[in-house]
Amino acid sequence: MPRVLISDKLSPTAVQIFKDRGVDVDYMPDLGKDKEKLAEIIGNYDGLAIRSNTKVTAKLIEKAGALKVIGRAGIGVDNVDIPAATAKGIIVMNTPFGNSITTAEHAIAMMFALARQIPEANASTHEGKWEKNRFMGVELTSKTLGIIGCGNIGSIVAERGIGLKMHVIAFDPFLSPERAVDLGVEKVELDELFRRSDFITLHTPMTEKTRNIIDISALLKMKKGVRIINCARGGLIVEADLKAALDSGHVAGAALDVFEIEPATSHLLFGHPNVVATPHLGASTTEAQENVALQVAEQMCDYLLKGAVTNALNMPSISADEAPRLTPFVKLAELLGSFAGQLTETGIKGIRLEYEGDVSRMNTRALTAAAITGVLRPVLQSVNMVSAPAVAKERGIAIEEVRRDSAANHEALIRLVVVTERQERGVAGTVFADGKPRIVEIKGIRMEAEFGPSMIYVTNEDKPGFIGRFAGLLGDAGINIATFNLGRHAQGADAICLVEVDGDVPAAVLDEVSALPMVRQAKHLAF
Ligand SMILES: NC(=O)C1=CN([C@@H]2O[C@H](COP(=O)(O)OP(=O)(O)OC[C@H]3O[C@@H](n4cnc5c(N)ncnc54)[C@H](O)[C@@H]3O)[C@@H](O)[C@H]2O)C=CC1
Ligand SMILES: O=C(O)C(=O)COP(=O)(O)O
Repeated sequence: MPRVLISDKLSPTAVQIFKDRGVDVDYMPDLGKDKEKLAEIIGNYDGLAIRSNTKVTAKLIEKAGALKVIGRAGIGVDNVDIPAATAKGIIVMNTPFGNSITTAEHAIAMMFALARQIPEANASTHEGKWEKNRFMGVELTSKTLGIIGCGNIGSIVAERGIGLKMHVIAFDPFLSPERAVDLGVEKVELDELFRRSDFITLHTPMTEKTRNIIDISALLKMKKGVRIINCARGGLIVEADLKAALDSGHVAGAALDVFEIEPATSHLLFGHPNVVATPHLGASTTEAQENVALQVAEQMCDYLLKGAVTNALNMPSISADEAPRLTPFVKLAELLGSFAGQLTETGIKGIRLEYEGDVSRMNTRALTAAAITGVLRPVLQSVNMVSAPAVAKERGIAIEEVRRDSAANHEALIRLVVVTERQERGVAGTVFADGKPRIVEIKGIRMEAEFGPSMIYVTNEDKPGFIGRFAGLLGDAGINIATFNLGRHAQGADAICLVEVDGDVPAAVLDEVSALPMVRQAKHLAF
């Protein structure tokens, strides 16, 4: 039974789903804060479910020997070292929509809080001061709201802003002009957004491009009296620069839900009269937490129990519906890769996947990932479908996919061609109605063979006498032949023999096979 650890606070719904679906679950909501303890026990788990408190560093991943999936119950994954997870073959998935409305609402709430100084007025009134003349607000109607990052959350903020009769402008390099028109927002460049906005709200992920997007030079481009809202990530704003701009009065107010270092228990902006602060509450509503807990638990169970992949950041999706149909072809792709990988002794320049017939309409990204895994596994034991494409890229192996609507002799065919300095070697296979993968072609030679755990691959000249001598040699060595498959280009031309044997094949026996007069190559293959 797979084991999952939940190391941040999640709705009990998640725990229940894991249990109901037959996944062992340990719920330790405060463990995210305790790096050492987490590192001590992470090796026992197949899955890790987190929010933003748990930092999944390369160091932690090193200790996570059995980990297959990290599920982020939320959106931002900047607390996960995705390249390190990918390198170890661990899927990282999030729940991209579960808390977006809630977070957008928090941004709007923060905008109102700033415009009417609600937190300060609230505190003063509770103190019995009745400072009616101290708090003078600004109206939102007709003001310009500048949205930086107009994705899921930014778009919801835009709709709400328009509902409040604001003029909404947005900077987002990936926002299409059509989408901007649909949303009713004006797409602008960043400097123009800075120049024109009365309120600026941030909704980009934290990346190397967006880090410090609001620094002193950006602040100086803004209108005097601008108000800034950040419900995305702390590192988007240079906090010291913001403080200077608030102190000088250039920025009239800032509402911050997120901080460069969290948890933020002391901060240079705490106590500032024009700063509204909340402790990363953007996603904290009952509704959003139910959504993300349910989604992350279902997604992690689907992966651990069925191999279905949803919302992964480092692996193509495989839906629960397609997983049963895809699985035998995933297996076939990996076996073909393994076959070609074991036969390849020189540096690989490229891998070409040709998908013909039914399989060309399947999820070929997943199949390609499986095929690359098979090719690389003989040299890199730990590679899997998650890490293989990245590893291939890192090694300069060009990956090509070709799709053809129909296959010559089969309903579905996958041909894998490994390109090296010296040659191209192709091997093709299919899955029969029994769900078993079969090899149907090697180097253009047709044959039909099942994959067995231990096989001998021989290329030879098609001449009488070879089969008898080869079989005799195996018999003399006490090696039992399970299946025997032959194919050739033409009479007397190149031929291939693929034999499944029971048990291992000593190197000395292979040497003897290789020494037979008509043999060009003999190799032991293990699947
Ligand atoms: N405070 C909180 O509790 C929460 C914070 N978040 C944060 O909000 C972020 C955004 O979430 P979503 O809208 O769901 O993500 P999303 O991926 O749907 O949207 C992000 C948008 O930012 C844009 N973008 C990327 N680089 C940009 C750049 N350099 N300049 C301008 N725009 C850029 C993208 O094109 C995309 O449209 C998350 O990454 C997360 O960090 C999310 C949920 C809760
Ligand atoms: O989903 C996100 O990106 C968030 O920032 C929410 O964070 P949290 O789950 O509340 O720690």
